[in-house]
Amino acid sequence: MASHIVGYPRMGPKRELKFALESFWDGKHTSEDLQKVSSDLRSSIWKQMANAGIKYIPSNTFSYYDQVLDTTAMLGAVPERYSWNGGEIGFDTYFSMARGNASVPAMEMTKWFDTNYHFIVPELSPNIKFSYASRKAVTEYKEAKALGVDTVPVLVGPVTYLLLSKPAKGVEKTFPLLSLLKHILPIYKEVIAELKEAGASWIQFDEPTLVKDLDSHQLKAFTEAYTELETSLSGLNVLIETYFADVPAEAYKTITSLKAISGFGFDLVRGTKTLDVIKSAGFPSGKYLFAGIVDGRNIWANDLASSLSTLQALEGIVGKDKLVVSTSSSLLHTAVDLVNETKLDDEIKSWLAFAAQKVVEVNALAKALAGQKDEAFFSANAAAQASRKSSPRVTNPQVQKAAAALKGSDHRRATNVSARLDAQQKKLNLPLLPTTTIGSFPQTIELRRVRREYKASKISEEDYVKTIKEEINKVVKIQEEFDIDVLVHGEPERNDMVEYFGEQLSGFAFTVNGWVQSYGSRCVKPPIIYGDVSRPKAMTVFWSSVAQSMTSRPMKGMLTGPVTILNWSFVRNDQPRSETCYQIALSIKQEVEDLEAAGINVIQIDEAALREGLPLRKSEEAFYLDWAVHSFRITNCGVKDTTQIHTHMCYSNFNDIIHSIIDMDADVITIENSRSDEKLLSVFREGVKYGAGIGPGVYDIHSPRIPSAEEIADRVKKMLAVLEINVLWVNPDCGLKTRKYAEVKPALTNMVAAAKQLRAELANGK
Ligand SMILES: Nc1nc2c(c(=O)[nH]1)N[C@@H](CNc1ccc(C(=O)N[C@@H](CCC(=O)N[C@@H](CCC(=O)N[C@@H](CCC(=O)O)C(=O)O)C(=O)O)C(=O)O)cc1)CN2
Ligand code: MET
Ligand SMILES: [Zn+2]
Repeated sequence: MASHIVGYPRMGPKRELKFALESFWDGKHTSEDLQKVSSDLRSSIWKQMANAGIKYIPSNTFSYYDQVLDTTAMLGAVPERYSWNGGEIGFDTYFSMARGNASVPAMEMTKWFDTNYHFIVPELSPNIKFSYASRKAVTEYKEAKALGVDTVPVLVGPVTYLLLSKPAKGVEKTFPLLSLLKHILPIYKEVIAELKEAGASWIQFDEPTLVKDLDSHQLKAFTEAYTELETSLSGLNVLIETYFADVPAEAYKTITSLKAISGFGFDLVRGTKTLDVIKSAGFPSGKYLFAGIVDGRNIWANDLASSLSTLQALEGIVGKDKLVVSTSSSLLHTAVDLVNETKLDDEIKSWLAFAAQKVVEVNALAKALAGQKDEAFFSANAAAQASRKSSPRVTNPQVQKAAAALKGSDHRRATNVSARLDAQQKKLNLPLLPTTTIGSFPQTIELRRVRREYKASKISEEDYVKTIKEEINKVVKIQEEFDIDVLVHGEPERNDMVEYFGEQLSGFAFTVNGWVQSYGSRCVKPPIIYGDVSRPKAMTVFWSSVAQSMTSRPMKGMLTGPVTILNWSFVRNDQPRSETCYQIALSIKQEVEDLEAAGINVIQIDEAALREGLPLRKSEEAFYLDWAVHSFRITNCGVKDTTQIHTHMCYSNFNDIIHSIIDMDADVITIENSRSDEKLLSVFREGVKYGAGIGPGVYDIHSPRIPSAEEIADRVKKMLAVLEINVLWVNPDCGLKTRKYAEVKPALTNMVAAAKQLRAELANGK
């Protein structure tokens, strides 16, 4: 019985790639240094999988930045502004596309399906000339082969690539991207020919868009693509890999009737209907089923006994020699190696499996199917499963009861938003076009050092508090200098907006090295929610009160909302996500009420990840939005009319869920807008009425570029064309933690200048 891994994390067990990339970008290390770190990582991953007994080991799942950008490089689809002059694409062009350079901004980045991973969005135009411009897939295949490991090279499939692209600037938004299929397939053919030549016997095409709701035109593109590639692919075994949800019946029919394809990979974890589809539609005889039974998106040890029985049932359908045990998705989205977790207790550790452990699980399942069950491994696993089910640490009856009580009923503030805004304005007395920022101020090396030393007990609590107070004071004073209306404390005490809260809530566990790539070299360390969530004590009241005491202006209390804490954590899989979300909502509610009691009149509850958690299929959206929006409302339904509730969201692809956003019933929403060509405003242009306060971001904080006051004023004028003057706020797109003070100071100065200029113009009746 065979085993397969869809893909593997690239950063390394201790984020070796992150540090190598950042040193290279800073000019501290050469490109050879970067390549050396990278090839060492690749080789250790391949050897680890080979030693574990994995049969189908992936290659080309490594990336210096992102696999979609790698595909753009492979196809030579470099936008003109990067002045690439043909030839093999090197680091210069590659990283300029990813990160921008002194003269040209970066390409757009967006979320990879419903994960916290971001990819670089291809920009395509009708007259683009594709060319084979990066041999990375072939080079990596050969590199592994030279190490004695015969791998399955992985490519982003041609249809998924096009469906994730966008028309280049200046090209009609309606330009049919799939019309480029016939132009990219010749490049794929070149790659396939070289891989065959190098000795590959399998090739994997990742086509995760197959799990979305595709129309017949889009589905036809799969038939066209793989029929066109058929001749090139002959002699090769071809795997179409899907993940993150089940493949709808139509799409299943389309791909399983493709002649060129020998195997299909399906997600059996998130794809809850996959089994039914296979059972009812049948499986093409003689083809391989790659059964994604080990979760690529989470850190829980697999329930091996239960998986084994599922696999045995599948064996009955597809045949013994045609079933391959696999992961549900690439392991890119989980942590790397449990071995490096020194601080987790043994009980919790026994419940977990990171990427390295999942490789072992996949192999153990494959061997068990082949009649070579490792009894000791299976019984240790069964014991761990049982301990997790029965552990008193997991259950808190009081929390369960409180959360259960929420479900049936609705939670809303008693007064409507316009009356609340009036009451708040009497108290806050803000000017028209009030200015604010999103929360974080630059995270300096010094700040990170202080937090780290405090955590390691190298500095006293007293010294730590003193340093953070000084930092808050600095941030308060500069905001007063800029003349910002509603201040923030700058979040200097926080490592991350989710991890910080997780660390203070019960039911959460922490890793020391459980990093997951978010974009480029940036990683997050998602907390692990293993039990019922509760709040032992106030989490932010001390720092918010300190900050408020330093100014007479309103200071925003700053919280992360329940949906975002849920979506950016590793979540327990033994109860519905909605239940866990309600529990978190109750804790945040307590915090909101404590902040209010401490005299904080404006409280921001970030829901940055609400959109990202939207299910991939339309039919599941309404249910998610219902509990997600309800959870948010639970946090603040109990505050006074005069307490102003803000929320913030990044990535403005909201037009489809605008009614849910309105239903969150926040007093003010600040929302990303400038980076995505102001798509957001179009929804208001189309007549959606928004009566609450709204601050569409006036400049892109992901870029070091400093916007001028005129440019910002122009942006605000565009907003005024579609939004009422009395609801509009002026703020950046997102928090400033990744920026430097040298950028933040002039940018915010210009932002306030723009707001003042517009107020003056309005006062003069312009
Ligand atoms: N969870 C989450 N998801 C998000 C975002 C976000 O803010 N949070 N923002 C959006 C964009 N994504 C982002 C993801 C990561 C970072 C980021 O800056 N990450 C940092 C790490 C953040 C962090 O937790 N830092 C800690 C820990 C720092 C650290 O590296 N400590 C080392 C110790 C190093 C040493 O001992 O010298 C360690 O713990 O191993 C801190 O600042 O305190 C990084 O990769 O560099 C930014 C944006 C979408 N998704
Ligand atoms: N309050 C947070 C910050 O300003 C919100 C960030 S959303 C990714 O950093
Ligand atoms: Zn944000």
